[in-house]
Amino acid sequence: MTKVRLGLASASQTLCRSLLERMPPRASTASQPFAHRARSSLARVGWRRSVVVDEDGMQKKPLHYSPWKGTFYFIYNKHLFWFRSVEKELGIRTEEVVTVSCFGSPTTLKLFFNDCRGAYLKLTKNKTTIFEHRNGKWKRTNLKSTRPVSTVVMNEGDKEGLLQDIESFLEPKAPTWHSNRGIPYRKGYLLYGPPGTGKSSLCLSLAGRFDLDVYILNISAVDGHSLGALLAELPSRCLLLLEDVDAVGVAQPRQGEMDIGQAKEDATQSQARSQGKLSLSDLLNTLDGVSAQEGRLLMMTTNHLDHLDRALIRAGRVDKKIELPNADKDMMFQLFCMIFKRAEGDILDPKQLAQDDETVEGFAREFAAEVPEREFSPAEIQSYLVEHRGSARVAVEKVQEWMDRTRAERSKMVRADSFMEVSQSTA
Ligand SMILES: Nc1ncnc2c1ncn2[C@@H]1O[C@H](COP(=O)(O)OP(=O)(O)OP(=O)(O)O)[C@@H](O)[C@H]1O
Repeated sequence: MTKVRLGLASASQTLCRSLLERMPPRASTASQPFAHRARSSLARVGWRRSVVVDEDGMQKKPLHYSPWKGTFYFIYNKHLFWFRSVEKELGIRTEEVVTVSCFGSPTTLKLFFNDCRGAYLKLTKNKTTIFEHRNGKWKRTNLKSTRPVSTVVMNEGDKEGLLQDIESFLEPKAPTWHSNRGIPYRKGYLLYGPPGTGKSSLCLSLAGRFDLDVYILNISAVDGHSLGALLAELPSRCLLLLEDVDAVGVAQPRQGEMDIGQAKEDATQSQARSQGKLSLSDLLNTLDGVSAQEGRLLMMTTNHLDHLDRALIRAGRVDKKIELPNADKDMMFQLFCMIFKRAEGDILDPKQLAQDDETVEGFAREFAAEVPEREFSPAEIQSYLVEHRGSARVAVEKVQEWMDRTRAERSKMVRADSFMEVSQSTA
């Protein structure tokens, strides 16, 4: 009899991990015929943002059923298999332990899992899998359609350089090349710029392009100990995303404040630790430490490059720093064309006027001429253009009105922020 246990960390789990690296057991076993005969089922609401259109044309969260608690028998390739699910108490929480067993050689079981893996890969084709951490464990939280890198508008030279760099990092000979030279096989990038300039979008689209799963680390929800455990759990090929990395510890001393800064820094580090927050030194030690996986691609993002400690972004930890700024004329032109040019497979909105590419480009030039460079983020521009996607002409005609409105909203928010600051300092 051969059996493989899934769920809790164990030797057998390690054994089948390579088979299952991309395949959570439930997703694959749920598609087996026995899953439909199970008397007891675990019903779960689908991916957080997934929707399905039902008979009434309503979009609702889909329900998924998979066998739950008990033993279920099924035949696969003329062999008898059984799937056993038990609930194990782990202090205040419980965890499911799943065992799949069969009579026959390990090859039978391997064939079964390969089949499941194939089904899972089909399910995730052209999708990017996102993991986030909950209670110190990585959980798959989302499956997003892969976003083409071409839809992220940025400096073309930077984009091309990044793509080539990652491609050569991930090529099969790269691990040996690095180890022969004693160089850690890791890559780190820092993307910086104002909000809404495409930092997260770029990370996700790169993950899709290179077929990497994304692990999002929420810095404010971990301490040094849990960070170490989480990094040790990363697979050997993945993209680790640290968003808003300036949130680590407390504000870091800037350059020029460095002499008085050391004492201050020590204080802030121990303050961060005592508050159970991740301190900068914990982050640095863990990123460089033995538990840090070889082969991982680290992407850090920040809106405040000047708030980051130099140690965090020194060469070796961060190989490239890429700025994603507010839109210049060329970016505006590209964003405009992206919204108004017909794309393959587009279903034309009845309200949308069909326009040839040349006409759209003419409007795009007019639009870019109207909007000052570096004042508005690509996110702001995109959202305005989407609002007017029915007519490129109207989008150009109303742009001044939109800029005035956006500026007025901004100054209102600045006034509200300073009022809050004054109230807090007088409280
Ligand atoms: N350079 C860009 N090219 C194309 N779309 C963009 C770009 N920048 C922003 N967007 C659009 O704006 C939205 C927000 O972008 P995103 O979350 O990537 O920005 P961000 O820089 O990560 O923001 P933040 O710093 O606030 O986290 C997304 O819907 C994205 O499609």
